[in-house]
Amino acid sequence: MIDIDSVSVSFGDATVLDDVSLAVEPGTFLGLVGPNGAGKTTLLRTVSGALEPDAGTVSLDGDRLDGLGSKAASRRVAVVPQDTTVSFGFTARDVVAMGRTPHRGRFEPSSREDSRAVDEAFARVGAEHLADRRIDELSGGERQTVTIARALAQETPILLLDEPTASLDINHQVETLELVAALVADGKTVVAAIHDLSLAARYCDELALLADGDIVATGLPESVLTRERLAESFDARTVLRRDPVTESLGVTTLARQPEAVDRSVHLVGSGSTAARTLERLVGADASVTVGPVAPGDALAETADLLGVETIERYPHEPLDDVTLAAAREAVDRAAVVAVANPALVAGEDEVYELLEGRSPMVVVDGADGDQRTPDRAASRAETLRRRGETTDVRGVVDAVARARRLVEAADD
Ligand SMILES: Nc1ncnc2c1ncn2[C@@H]1O[C@H](COP(=O)(O)OP(=O)(O)OP(=O)(O)O)[C@@H](O)[C@H]1O
Repeated sequence: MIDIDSVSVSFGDATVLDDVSLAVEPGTFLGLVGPNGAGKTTLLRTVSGALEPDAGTVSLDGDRLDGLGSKAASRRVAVVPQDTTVSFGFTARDVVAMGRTPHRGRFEPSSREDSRAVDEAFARVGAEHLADRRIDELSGGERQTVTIARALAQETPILLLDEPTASLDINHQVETLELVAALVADGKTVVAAIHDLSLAARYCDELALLADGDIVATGLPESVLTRERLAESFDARTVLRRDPVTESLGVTTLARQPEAVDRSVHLVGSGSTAARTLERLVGADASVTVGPVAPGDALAETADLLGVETIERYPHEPLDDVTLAAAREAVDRAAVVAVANPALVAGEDEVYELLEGRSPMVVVDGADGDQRTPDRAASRAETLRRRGETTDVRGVVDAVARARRLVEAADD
C-alpha cells in the first residue's frame, strides 16, 4: 500500500506538487498521466524517497518513508527511471546485480541468493542473451529491459516506472506493459508515468490524472479520461472511443488549428469530407451544429464522437417537417454555413432550398463527391459556390474565419 498524504514540493518559487494525496492499493497497476511538466516524475521521486517533500508524508505499508533508512526504502521500492543512463564499461549482468545492493552489507560479497535473483530477473524480462553484453553498446530498448531487470532483482513489493514506453517501438511498448501487468498479477504494486493515454487505459487498473500541481481525478480509466477533463488538463480536443480489438478506451487527439473560429458554424453535408471538415472546425474551437444527416453516415458518427449537436434525419426518405424546421433554424442562427460535397447536397431539393439566399457560405470539395452528379445538381452546386468561398478540407478553418470577418464587417 502506498499512501501519499498532502505532499507538497516546490523548486524555488515554483510549486510543482500542491497538497497532493493519493492511495495505491497493493497489487494495483496505477498509471500516472498528465501533461508535460505536471509533476509526474517529481511525484515518483517523492514516493521512492529520492526527493523529500516540503510538506506531507509518504507511507509504505503503514511505515513512513522518512523513518526508513535509504537501504530499507530500497528494499521496498524499485525505480525504473526515464533516463536509463549509460554506465560505461559495465556488462548488463553488472547493472542488474546492482539491484541487489540494498540486500547486502557494505563489504559483503554477492551471495548465491544474489545470483539467483539476478538470473531470475533476466529470465523474467527474457533478456538472458544480453547478460554479457556491455551496457553502453545496447540499444535504447535493450537498455530499458536491463533496467527493468535491475529493478526486479531488487525484489521489492513496489515498482515505480517513469515513462517505461517512451523510447520503445510499438511491439516493445506492448511487451513492456504486458510484462508490467504480469508483475502486478503476481502481486507487485506498480505506479507508472505514461504519456500514451490509450496504452495507459489499456493496461492500468486505475489512472491518476495530474495537472496544475494536483491530482485532478483518480479511478478507472473510463471515469478519469473524459473529453472535458482532457480539454481542461491538456488543452486538447480529443475523441474517445472503445477500441474494437482491445475493448479499452482509445484516445485520439485532434490537430490544433492555428486560428480559432469564435462564431457559430452550421455544417451541411455527408460522408468523409464532411466528417473531416467537422473535425477541423471542432479543433479550431468553433461552435458547430450539423445536419440534417442520416445516422450511420461518417459525418453523423464523427459528430456523435465529438459531442456535436446534430439534426438527424431518416435515411432515403424526404425530410419531414420537424427536421426541416430544425435545420432551417440552425442555418439561420449560424454566422457561417459550411457545405461539404455541394453536388450531393444540391441534389436534394429540400436541403438545397434551406440554403437558398444564404451567405456567406464556405463550400468544401472532397474526393468523395459524387462523380455522377446530374446536371441540375451540378449547376446548383455552382450557385452555392458563387455565394461564398470554395476550399478543400485543409483550408476550411481559414475560409470560415474569412467568412466570419465578412459577417462582422457587415454587422459593424
Ligand atoms: N530538480 C529540479 N529543479 C528545478 N525544477 C525542477 C526540478 N525537477 C523538476 N522541476 C520542474 O518541475 C516541474 C515538473 O517536472 P516533472 O519532471 O515532475 O514533470 P513531468 O510531469 O514528469 O513532466 P514530463 O511529462 O515532461 O516528463 C517542471 O516545471 C520542471 O521544470
